[in-house]
Amino acid sequence: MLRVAVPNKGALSESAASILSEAGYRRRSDSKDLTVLDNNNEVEFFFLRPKDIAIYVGSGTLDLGITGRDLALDSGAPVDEELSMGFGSSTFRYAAPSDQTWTVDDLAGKRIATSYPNLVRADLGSRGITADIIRLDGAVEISIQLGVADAIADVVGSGRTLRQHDLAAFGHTLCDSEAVLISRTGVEPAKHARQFIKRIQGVVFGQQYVMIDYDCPRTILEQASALTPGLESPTVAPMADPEWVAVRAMVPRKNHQQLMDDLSELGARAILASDIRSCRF
Ligand SMILES: Nc1ncnc2c1ncn2[C@@H]1O[C@H](COP(=O)(O)OP(=O)(O)OP(=O)(O)O)[C@@H](O)[C@H]1O
Ligand SMILES: O=P(O)(O)OC[C@H]1O[C@H](OP(=O)(O)OP(=O)(O)O)[C@H](O)[C@@H]1O
Ligand SMILES: [Mg+2]
Repeated sequence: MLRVAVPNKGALSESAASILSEAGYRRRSDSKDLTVLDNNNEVEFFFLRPKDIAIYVGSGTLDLGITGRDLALDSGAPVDEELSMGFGSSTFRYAAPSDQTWTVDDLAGKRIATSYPNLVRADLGSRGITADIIRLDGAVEISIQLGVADAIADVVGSGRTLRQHDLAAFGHTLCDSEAVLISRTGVEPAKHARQFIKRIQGVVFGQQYVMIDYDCPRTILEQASALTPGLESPTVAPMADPEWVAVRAMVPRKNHQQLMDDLSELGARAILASDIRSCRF
């Protein structure tokens, strides 16, 4: 039985659950369930706090886990990334009241509130900066106005929370994060774990592409193929009308509407985009 950790709540849990479900694994029936046994696929899922997941995987208690790169880094647990999962992207930044200009050197001797103390300590240490780290569990953006900190180091998604509290990020990015599938460092995933990783990869990769189908006059096939090169090369099939061919290719989801406009402009017709639910390469 493969043992896999999944975020039980928070920013990563819903997307993680829907990818697992799309990959054919059993969903939990209640959001309070802490385990789900998927006998058909011989996988047991453990629904844990995302912050704790790298600790379980790094200790070898669980085989694989889904967590945030920033959380895995802060845990210090010995884990490797098997796969970037394409959601939960954020940056980890220093921030302080926006009415002053801050540099990272200004943090020396200041109080910095964060839920990621190890990440911050390591970063300051590497720059030779000594500061007082105040460890908070969440809602870190409010700590300055409540008087317990001078600056913060926190996750920035849209940036809305910083703006709402009149804060501005400054300095370098400590971590470019997203949801990742992790395994224990130095342990080559066994056959069953590799199959699991491939299934998840199939869904994640599929979500980043769409399938484009279109009818193409032979006269513009070369230009149209250049726009839709596919992974290897586009599939070109004959049509009843010898002047036309049918073309099919995977294209990146990003900007695919612009690509469809360009194909249409070129003279392609009946241009269709469809979702790819899963794939293998
Ligand atoms: N607003 C956001 N946008 C994108 N990713 C985010 C956002 N907030 C958190 N994350 C990512 O989600 C992970 C943390 O998840 P979450 O916030 O659910 O955990 P937590 O803060 O420990 O729990 P909780 O918020 O329930 O106390 C991190 O990897 C973080 O980068
Ligand atoms: O840039 P934004 O899109 O505004 O998102 C960033 C906020 O989202 C997360 O908080 P979360 O909702 O997880 O609450 P928490 O602070 O209690 O962890 C994070 O810790 C920031 O506070
Ligand atoms: Mg949070």
